[in-house]
Amino acid sequence: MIRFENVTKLYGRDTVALEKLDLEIEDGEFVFLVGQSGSGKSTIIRLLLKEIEPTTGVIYVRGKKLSAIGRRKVPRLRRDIGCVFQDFKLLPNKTARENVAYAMEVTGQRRRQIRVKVPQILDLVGLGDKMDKLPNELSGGEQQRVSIARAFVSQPPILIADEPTGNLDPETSIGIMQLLHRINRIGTTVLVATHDREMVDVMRKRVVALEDGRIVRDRVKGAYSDEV
Ligand SMILES: Nc1ncnc2c1ncn2[C@@H]1O[C@H](COP(=O)(O)OP(=O)(O)OP(=O)(O)O)[C@@H](O)[C@H]1O
Repeated sequence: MIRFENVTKLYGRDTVALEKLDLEIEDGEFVFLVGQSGSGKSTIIRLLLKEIEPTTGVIYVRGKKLSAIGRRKVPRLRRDIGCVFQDFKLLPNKTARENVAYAMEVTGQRRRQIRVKVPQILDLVGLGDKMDKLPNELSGGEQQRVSIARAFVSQPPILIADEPTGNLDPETSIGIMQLLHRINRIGTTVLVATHDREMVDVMRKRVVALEDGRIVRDRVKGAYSDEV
């Protein structure tokens, strides 16, 4: 469960990024966060990862108050939250297999575990036959699949994607969304920040719309904008 209680975030003295935001996301939900550039989507994600602190208000992730988590426990929090970005953030000189393995190595997982898990997850995302390719030998959609595999290989309870289809064509984007949908179906809470109107409309998931740091709409099976 993720809960924002009356959260306000100011950058500097007078840039209001979020204003008195209340938001609750249950375990296992799939939520789209939509809104224009500057509406506060990335700020929500950065708060969840404890990259920044709220100015006022309280945030809970899986029953824990983020303000009570000390610096040393932040890596633990981040292990519970897999992240996928618009620009993939893959290491260019490592193969798909090595990119995923590396993410497990840095979080101190056992070698045997890594050997077993990496091919399994690459299979799951549909890259079983491309494990030994470098990022520049893969299409944009395939690179995004590697980055999803990397985010999900340790099966975090929460997966966050910030504009995951921003650099992809519509057809490729559908494949990526279907993959996120599958990850959600096995019980993962999925939060996707996006401008991708078509995708939001096709998926019919919960849509939380932000405007100037406030929630202006929250629909269970929503669309990008309100239908007329
Ligand atoms: N580090 C920062 N310093 C100062 N102001 C910031 C900073 N980061 C964001 N802002 C401001 O806070 C507001 C919310 O920004 P945020 O990045 O959360 O929006 P967003 O909805 O994620 O936008 P985008 O879709 O462009 O990523 C904006 O007015 C932005 O200019």
